[in-house]
Amino acid sequence: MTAQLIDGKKISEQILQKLAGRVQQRLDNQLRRPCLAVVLVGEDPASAVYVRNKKRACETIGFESRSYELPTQTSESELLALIDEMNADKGVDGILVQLPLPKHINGQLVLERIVPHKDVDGFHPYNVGRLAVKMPLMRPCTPKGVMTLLEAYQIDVAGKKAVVVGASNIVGRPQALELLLARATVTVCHSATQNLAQEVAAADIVVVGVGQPNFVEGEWIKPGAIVIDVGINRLENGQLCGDVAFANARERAAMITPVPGGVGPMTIASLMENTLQAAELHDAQLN
Ligand SMILES: Nc1nc2c(c(=O)[nH]1)N[C@@H](CN(C=O)c1ccc(C(=O)N[C@@H](CCC(=O)O)C(=O)O)cc1)CN2
Repeated sequence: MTAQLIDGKKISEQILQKLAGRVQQRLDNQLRRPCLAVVLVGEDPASAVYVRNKKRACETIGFESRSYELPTQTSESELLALIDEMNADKGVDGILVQLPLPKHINGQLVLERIVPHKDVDGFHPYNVGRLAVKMPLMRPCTPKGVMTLLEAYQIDVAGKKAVVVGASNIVGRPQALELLLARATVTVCHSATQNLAQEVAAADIVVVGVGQPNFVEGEWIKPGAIVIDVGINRLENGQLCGDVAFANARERAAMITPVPGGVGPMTIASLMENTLQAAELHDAQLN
């Protein structure tokens, strides 16, 4: 069996097109363009690419985008003061601080400083907690993008055995909550998991986000499983690859996401959806 590819690039473009239409409707109804403020601290080249792609997505669909590119030596208190300013700014709907932050800044403190209704990354404990109690508000972008992809390909999650490999705050933990909300039976694997291969082999749906090339071997995949690869690793030859040994996994899975062109573009599409949602919440507060 050779798995069907799940085309995140195509689905993300469809989402952006729909969002552009909704922005035009807002303008026709004399409402503001949604505004996303993005903060980048330091000079990590990959982060610079992601921030650029976020700005480009804003431009494509007609959002206002503001960007703050701060030097590596920016202090924690300077960054917190900028967030306070943006929290209070009625023209800003969504605030995003690109991760990772330089080591001298406490990332958790920074993320918790963003007011939850402007937290378009969905990383504030309030938003993670809402997802945990089945009342999602701002949903973390990558796991939300994965759920949108599963829905777009009519993959029924309810009652399926889903295995999430990786327990990070950005991907694994919220992904497990999303799958649980969709009524999958969820297992989360992490660095202390014993017999990872056996856990993965039992999965109808496997979502992998650990940041290590070829971490999940193709032979572990159950024949006919759905494989979602969230990893984005840049190899020495400059090529991108995921966390799953793609060629071998593709021979066993029913459907699989490629890297690039799978989950990555969905992260940005979800961010744009969250920003529009934040603008709508904001309209309701202003009126
Ligand atoms: N504040 C945040 N920081 C980070 C997040 C996040 O969601 N919020 N996630 C990642 C990086 N990320 C978004 O910021 C991200 C990563 C990859 C892509 C993407 O579209 N990837 C493309 C390939 C792009 C390339 O050429 O490098 C793909 O997979 O096709 C989008 C967003 C960590 N930080």
